[in-house]
Amino acid sequence: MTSGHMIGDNVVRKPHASRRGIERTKHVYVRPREGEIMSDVILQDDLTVFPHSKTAYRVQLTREHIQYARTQGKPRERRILLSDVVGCHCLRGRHESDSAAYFCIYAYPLRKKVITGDWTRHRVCTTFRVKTTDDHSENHAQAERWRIAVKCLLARHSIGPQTALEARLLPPSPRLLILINPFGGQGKAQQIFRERVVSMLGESDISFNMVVTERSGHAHDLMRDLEVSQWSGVVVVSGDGLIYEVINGLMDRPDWEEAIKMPIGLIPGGTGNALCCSVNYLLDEPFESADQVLHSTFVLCKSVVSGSSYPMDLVSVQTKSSRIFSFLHISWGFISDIDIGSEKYRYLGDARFFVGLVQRLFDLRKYPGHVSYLPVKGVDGRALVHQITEKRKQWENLKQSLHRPRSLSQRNGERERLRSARPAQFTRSVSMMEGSRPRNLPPRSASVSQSFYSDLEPQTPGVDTAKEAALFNEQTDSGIPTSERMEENMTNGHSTGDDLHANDWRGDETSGNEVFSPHSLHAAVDSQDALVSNANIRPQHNHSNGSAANSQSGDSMDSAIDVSAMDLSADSPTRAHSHTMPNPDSEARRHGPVDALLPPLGQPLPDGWVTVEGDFNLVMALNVPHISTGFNMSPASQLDDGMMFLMYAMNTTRSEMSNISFKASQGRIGEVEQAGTDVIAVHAFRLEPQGDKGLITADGEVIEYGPLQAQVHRSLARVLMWKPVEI
Ligand SMILES: Nc1ncnc2c1ncn2[C@@H]1O[C@H](COP(=O)(O)OP(=O)(O)OP(=O)(O)O)[C@@H](O)[C@H]1O
Repeated sequence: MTSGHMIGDNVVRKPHASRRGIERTKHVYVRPREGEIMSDVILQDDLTVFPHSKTAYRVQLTREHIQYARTQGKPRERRILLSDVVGCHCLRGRHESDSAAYFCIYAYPLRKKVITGDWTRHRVCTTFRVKTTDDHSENHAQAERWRIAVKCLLARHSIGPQTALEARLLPPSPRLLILINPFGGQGKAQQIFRERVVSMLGESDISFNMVVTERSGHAHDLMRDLEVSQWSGVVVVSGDGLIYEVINGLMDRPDWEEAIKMPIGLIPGGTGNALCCSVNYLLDEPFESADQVLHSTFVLCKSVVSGSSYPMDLVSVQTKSSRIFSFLHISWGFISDIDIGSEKYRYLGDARFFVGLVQRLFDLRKYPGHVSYLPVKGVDGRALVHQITEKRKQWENLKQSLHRPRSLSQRNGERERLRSARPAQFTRSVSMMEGSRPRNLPPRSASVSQSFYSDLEPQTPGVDTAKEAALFNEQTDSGIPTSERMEENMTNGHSTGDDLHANDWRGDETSGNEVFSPHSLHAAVDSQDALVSNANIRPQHNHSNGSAANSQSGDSMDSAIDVSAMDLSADSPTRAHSHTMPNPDSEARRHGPVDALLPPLGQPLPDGWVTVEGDFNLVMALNVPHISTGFNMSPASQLDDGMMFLMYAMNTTRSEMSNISFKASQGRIGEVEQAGTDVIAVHAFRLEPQGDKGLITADGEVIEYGPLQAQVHRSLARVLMWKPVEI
């Protein structure tokens, strides 16, 4: 143990040149700076920052940040906020003669773009050089302590200046099941994952198994049979359709109550990505104008690394012949017509909704029927939406008014100003989050450490790691190069104990050998490609699987809406919207919580319910803020508020409806105060359409047209999402 790391008593090490010109340290007393409490500093060393090996910096690690300032000359303090950091790796120089050790901090801070003024994350990789002695193993041990301390803080472990920093403190290595829909959105989900997501997962030391879905319903079946306790979470690289399958697959199990707690991670790979947008919006990640994949991957990695997940309400939806679980919205009329009508424009990405919207505005339809609801007492839905819309506007203005910071410390100052001005909607209690660690995974072995930095290709545009690649080598305790060990693992067909895990690329957690490497990564991804092409998978649709409800809805659509215009053909390489709904006669239908607020469909509603009758243009019950990337229809929705916002518009004109759509696209739905429209916070609702012509969708998927009722079940599911402790 090097005493220089025990700085609670303000004794720290200071470098000085020995007679032989080698950096050495001696113990000196360092006076705390004004306002600084020394006991907050967990680690402190005098190090250099790669590639500059001459300028020494005093580097301090606190619970909030890594701070470093020059020890001599003009003080220039820099900070890396731990809330921006996803991981830390140890490195070794490529040359044998280089006895220094390195540790690298991977951070994704926010910065303001010069031209657009938008805030967006970008990758900053800071490498510190440890060279206290000529003995590499000593330097490495010191770098390793930094890595352990940073990783423990990221995992929210309580460590202090007196903690002995040993590898046994490291949290167990998380493992994710990644589901990729090759036909989601514009068909780029695999590419997005390989090119954009994998590198950050590596930086965060998150291992994964990847499954490319082979057909509609595949994810549902997987989730129904999965050994959930083995996983830290399931990540969906697709749109909301695959999330819908995952949720309903988990709810189709006899052990649904436990299974549905498996946290779900989100990487946008579809066209709408409503849940992903809602999560980013609630975390105030600037995703709309910025790089959605980068921001979502950051949220995912932070969540997994910190062991956080967040509860999400699910809505139990009963139709005449089935029961499903919805997480986004149930929609009747205008929005369903747009969603399904714009399927044929899928190649346009999320712009398809705009095209669909214009079409539907020209052909505005009315749907006669009844809408009944059980209001949430004491919550004025419209007022709440209005209030949140106003706050959001002020907040956006404030963000725009902040100057572009010229230095890192200025940037951090601006961020802190932003943080303190955040609307209350974003300042939820972090205590809502629970650990999402895999239950059965062994802790990381003490001998596991190290880095893969040296072999990584440049990962983010503008960041050139090639220079560093030429200089660093991965460092292992076992002495066996990572690539060799990985090769061994791959050729041995090493898997984690399930066929599903054929693409596991971390290998044996228990062996103590670190097998994560870019080699393994590419091997895994390549083998997946082979798997896909060998299987000659073509888009398949689940008509045969579809319930009676689905075929019924298809029939009724035939007469109601121009089906040819909607292109719901089974040959479409996208989807046919006939979902793996539980068969009404099957056991599965009986799973899930009891809908205590709902009498059987067709029976009268109890006291306390309100019924509205009329010609509806739009009816929506929203569980989350966004219905697609650009449309924030329900800004007041929280994931776990235990209510839905029921929104309806009756007898609206074309211009009124375009006003509603415009306001929604601006996130200002709270400004709509037209007669015939309302927003109500509800626990449950019932729709009773007259006639059999129209579309009802749950989370964008067509469900049986006819009477339907639904009830919110609070905090049933969990989402991998993360908030910094300080907000
Ligand atoms: N290999 C596959 N072949 C055909 N369909 C698939 C396959 N894998 C998944 N599906 C189906 O594709 C449908 C669409 O996927 P998803 O919703 O994820 O993308 P999207 O529709 O582009 O996104 P969004 O719902 O956000 O608009 C899902 O309903 C899913 O059941």
